[in-house]
Amino acid sequence: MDSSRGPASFTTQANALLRKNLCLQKRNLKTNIGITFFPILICVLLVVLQNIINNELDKPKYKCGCVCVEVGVDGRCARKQCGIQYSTLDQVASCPIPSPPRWPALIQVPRADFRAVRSSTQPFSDLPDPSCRDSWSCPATVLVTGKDPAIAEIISRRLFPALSPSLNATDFLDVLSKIVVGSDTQPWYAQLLEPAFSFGRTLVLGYDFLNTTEYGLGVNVWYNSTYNDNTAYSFIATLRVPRLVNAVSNAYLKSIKGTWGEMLLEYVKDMPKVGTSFRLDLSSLLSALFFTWIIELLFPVMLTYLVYEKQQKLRIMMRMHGLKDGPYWLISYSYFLTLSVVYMLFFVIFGTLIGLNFFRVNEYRVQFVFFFICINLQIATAFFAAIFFSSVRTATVIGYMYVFGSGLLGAFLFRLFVEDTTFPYGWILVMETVPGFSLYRGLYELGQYAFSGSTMGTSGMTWENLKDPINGMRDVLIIMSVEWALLLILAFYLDQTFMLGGGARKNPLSCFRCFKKKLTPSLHEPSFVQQDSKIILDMEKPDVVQERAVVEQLLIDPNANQAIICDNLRKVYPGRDGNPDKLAVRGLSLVLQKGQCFGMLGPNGAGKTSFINMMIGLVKPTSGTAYVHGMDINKLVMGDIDRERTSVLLWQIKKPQRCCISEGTSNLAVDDSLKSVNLFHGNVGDKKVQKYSGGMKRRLAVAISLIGDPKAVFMDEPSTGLDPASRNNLWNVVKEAKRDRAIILTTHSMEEAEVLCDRLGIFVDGGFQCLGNPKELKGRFGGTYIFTMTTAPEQEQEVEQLVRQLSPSANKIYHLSGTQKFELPKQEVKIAQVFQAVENAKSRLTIHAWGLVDTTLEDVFIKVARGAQAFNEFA
Ligand SMILES: Nc1ncnc2c1ncn2[C@@H]1O[C@H](COP(=O)(O)OP(=O)(O)OP(=O)(O)O)[C@@H](O)[C@H]1O
Repeated sequence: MDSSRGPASFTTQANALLRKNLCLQKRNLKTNIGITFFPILICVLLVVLQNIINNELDKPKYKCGCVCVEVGVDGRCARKQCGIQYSTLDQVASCPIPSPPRWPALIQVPRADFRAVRSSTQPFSDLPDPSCRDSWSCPATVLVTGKDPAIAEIISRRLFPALSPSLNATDFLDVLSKIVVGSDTQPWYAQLLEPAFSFGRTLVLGYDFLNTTEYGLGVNVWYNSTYNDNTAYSFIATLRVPRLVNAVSNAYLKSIKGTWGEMLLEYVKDMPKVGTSFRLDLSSLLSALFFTWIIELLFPVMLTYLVYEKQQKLRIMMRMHGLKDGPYWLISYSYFLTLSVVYMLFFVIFGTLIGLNFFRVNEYRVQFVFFFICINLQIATAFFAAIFFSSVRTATVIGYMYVFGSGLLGAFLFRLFVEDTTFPYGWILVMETVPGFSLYRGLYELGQYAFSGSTMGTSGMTWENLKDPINGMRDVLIIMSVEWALLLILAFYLDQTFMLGGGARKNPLSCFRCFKKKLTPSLHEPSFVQQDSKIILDMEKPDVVQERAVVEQLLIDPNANQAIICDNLRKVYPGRDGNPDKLAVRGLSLVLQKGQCFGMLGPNGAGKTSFINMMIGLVKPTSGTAYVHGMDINKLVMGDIDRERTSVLLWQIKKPQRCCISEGTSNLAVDDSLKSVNLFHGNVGDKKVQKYSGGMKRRLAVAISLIGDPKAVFMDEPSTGLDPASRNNLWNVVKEAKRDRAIILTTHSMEEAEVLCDRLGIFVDGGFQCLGNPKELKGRFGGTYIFTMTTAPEQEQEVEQLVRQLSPSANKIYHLSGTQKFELPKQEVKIAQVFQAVENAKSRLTIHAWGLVDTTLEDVFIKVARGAQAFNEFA
């Protein structure tokens, strides 16, 4: 990212970002272990429970009872007889009924107000208008089947004499009689149908099959299954009544379009298999809830990851180092996608291998499409949600609550509404717009098909099944795909607006800014905003007034030598919880040339960090602006940094970030930078930053800040907490670095300011009190010598007299048990006179120690800061 080489290529950016992602991933070891083991745990749990249930069901106490009727020569039972008569109550359910009564023929011609009409769920054009319900004139389709078509025909004619000529008798197979419905049978139908009983089984399906009560169907199927020796089937019927109703009615609805017989036949022909292969398949029944949790587990992980970048200001830092939005999005998205795909593949393969029917029975194509859309939607949702969080802790808690909550709530709502065929379908679709619920619904559908498939020995959900009107999967896929696209666009837009990486906000309408006149003043048009307050503030600070005049002149007539120009920068933090607004920086104007280091000295809370944060784009100025090599910092915070060649770098000195630099990937720029801060040799650069000392971390931060040859560097308290040796080392690096760039540093160390800074500003309560080079300031504000003398306490008076003789306007600034300190105005004393006077006094006084020093910068700082604070308090 050296400026001479131009902006880094996409591959370089991708490479760097990928490394950063892997680095963060590696650091979250606990999360990685959690997301790997949770699916394994759930799948294994399902398998274990399944085996326990199977073993239980296979025990003799639940199998049809038997007795031995013939004992072999070896003493074992050679022949046994089984049946209800040999069974306990628990065993009865699994015995065939010896001579089951014939299935009574039932007929259902529903009342007109229940008959099917055109609706959103039955959009067929050949259905009547709903108004027929009021007039009881809805047409009914009655299907009569029997072993002997002739009988069915006779019955039909007797039933509907008026329609006889148009009746079409068809030879329906008797297997259809295994489905019989009836809840609204009228006695006279039964009488009419009586003759059919003696000729075989008869099935009559009412036109409005869909509206039959669920329970009625369940009961009928139960009897029917008993008749067919499939006792276990009853379990399905009661458990899965809505599905059964839907499946049959679906087939029936299709029949209206012409192929009903085949469809129904297709459905019922599998029925006999049910009893033999039935097992309570837990993976299918519980999949929706458990698998929702498993799949959504990546959501909080991604959300936390994105919010962490925001909280730690990593995103804004990456931007400042030249990372563009395009590569960031593309690479972050691809990274999450890869992570999710690997996770899902692992989950599906593991589930298949350990024998979960959910995965084995449903077609893999359907699973792939569904899971692929799910994970994409999840990633888009994470990007979108990240905009609204600024704390990792909150994001993590809410993320996990969403995962477990949406699974449980989904389970509750879907049991309540989706399985209720009378619940308006539109509302179900509305519910499914919540990503967690659509995921639940999709899994629920796959689970239901897997259940049918595993119990009937057929395939689960196939591609073809997506066309079934009762199959919610198609709607889920459509809703999820649309949401995915919308959320992604919205998240990208909001990311631009609210700066996902932290920092200042952009006007939401800024996308239209190309249509508007540019509002920010150009470098050539000085800002006259807030001139009034500026004049008042600057009245008593000649340095500041002068600096402002220079700034204004430079804005009109820019000069290539000026690296940084701050034009009346102001920051007001809005008051919270009833507190007033905080004016942190009040109209700061400053000019800094290339090759200069400017030091900002100020007491705690003076506003130094706020100033630096504005300069690097972490915080938006309330008013005013600054130009760093001609680039407006207001553009910087508006996200245009990537369009301009960035020349600003953040030195996040207080909390250095860990980074990964391996030997193989160190490029020239990295090597050079590491060498410059003495971290290259001895493979120090390959070590984990965690293992660096404080001084090494700070030097590393300098190295990072210098990569890309920035023209301006901002340092916030660079040497805080360093031992003298490390500090000297660091100062050398900074001295070297300031040669061809401008540096602004804040510090509490006067020594550091004197060593490194060409100019200083003492900053108190948001404004400069004075500006100048260290010597100048000492000369101006410290025109005194400090005279210190330690004698016996009873001689203090005499010492004071001595000092007054030397300098009548001397000012005692300190005294404690014999030690006294005086300020002697330079114009009143000569150093030789002081030495002479002390020499003479030695004969009468017991002088333990004495000294005469010039004013230090610290004295100047204390004087100016105290003066300004006192003035502000008074004001
Ligand atoms: N985000 C914020 N919201 C509200 N007030 C803030 C915010 N950040 C800083 N302040 C207030 O603004 C003032 C200036 O703070 P700032 O951190 O810029 O001072 P500083 O000179 O860097 O202090 P120090 O030397 O202690 O780091 C302080 O009174 C501080 O409480």
